[in-house]
Amino acid sequence: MDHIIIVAGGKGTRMGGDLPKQFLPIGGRPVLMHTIKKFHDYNPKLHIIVVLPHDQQAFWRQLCNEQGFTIEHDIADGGASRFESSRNGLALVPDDEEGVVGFHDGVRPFVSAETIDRCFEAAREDYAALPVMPVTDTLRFTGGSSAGRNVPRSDYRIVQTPQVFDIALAKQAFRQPYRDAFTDDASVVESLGCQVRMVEGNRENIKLTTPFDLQLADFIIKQR
Ligand SMILES: Nc1ccn([C@@H]2O[C@H](COP(=O)(O)OP(=O)(O)OP(=O)(O)O)[C@@H](O)[C@H]2O)c(=O)n1
Ligand SMILES: C[C@](O)(CO)[C@H](O)COP(=O)(O)O
Repeated sequence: MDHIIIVAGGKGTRMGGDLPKQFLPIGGRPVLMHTIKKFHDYNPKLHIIVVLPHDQQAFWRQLCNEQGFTIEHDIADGGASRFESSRNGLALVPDDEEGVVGFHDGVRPFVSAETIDRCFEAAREDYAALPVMPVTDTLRFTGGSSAGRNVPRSDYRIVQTPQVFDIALAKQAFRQPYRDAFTDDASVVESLGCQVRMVEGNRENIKLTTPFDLQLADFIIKQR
């Protein structure tokens, strides 16, 4: 069986506001519902695990009732770091199961079916995969200096989610203790010495991080 862990356990500090960003409405529905639907539409048999802070779970269930949102999913508790949230979600995947497990930011509602498919298929072939996009601006390394210098942008990629792994590999990786360098799930797997295959992401697959991203999200929704 395949699984997707949708992490929405963060604080949303950069977004600000009283309502956690995963619940903010775009096109009349909370962000998180759009994200869950993307994976369900891709594969209705996918086991969906949503990670939310414990004290937001009752509110989420209430939102689902109010909106008539019936896509089945399990819920795990959010943790103090993204690593911990991912690990809590992974605990709901049986240890001895074969298949792949993906990790996706709850606040990336515009992931395309093609990106999801590329990631899941590449992970099935090569154990680990993540979606990337080329850098479109000139890139400057500052390293603390006020002048800095340009670096070749073709050497870099922007990393998105879902990041998908063989289940046994993900289980082994998340048994490691937390390190600050674990900014995404691929970095956890790579620290075992494994390579993660890069596949093409999609431009609209933005992470809703700041209020400006929310304006972009409204724009994207209205184009559909
Ligand atoms: N302890 C955490 C931290 C982050 N996330 C999730 O990881 C994704 C990407 O993180 P980000 O957008 O940075 O969210 P926040 O950490 O909530 O934002 P901020 O850094 O502005 O507080 C989000 O879906 C977020 O909910 C999580 O599940 N648990
Ligand atoms: C996982 C991620 O979205 C890949 O780009 C990113 O690393 C999350 O970073 P954040 O600082 O937690 O937003």
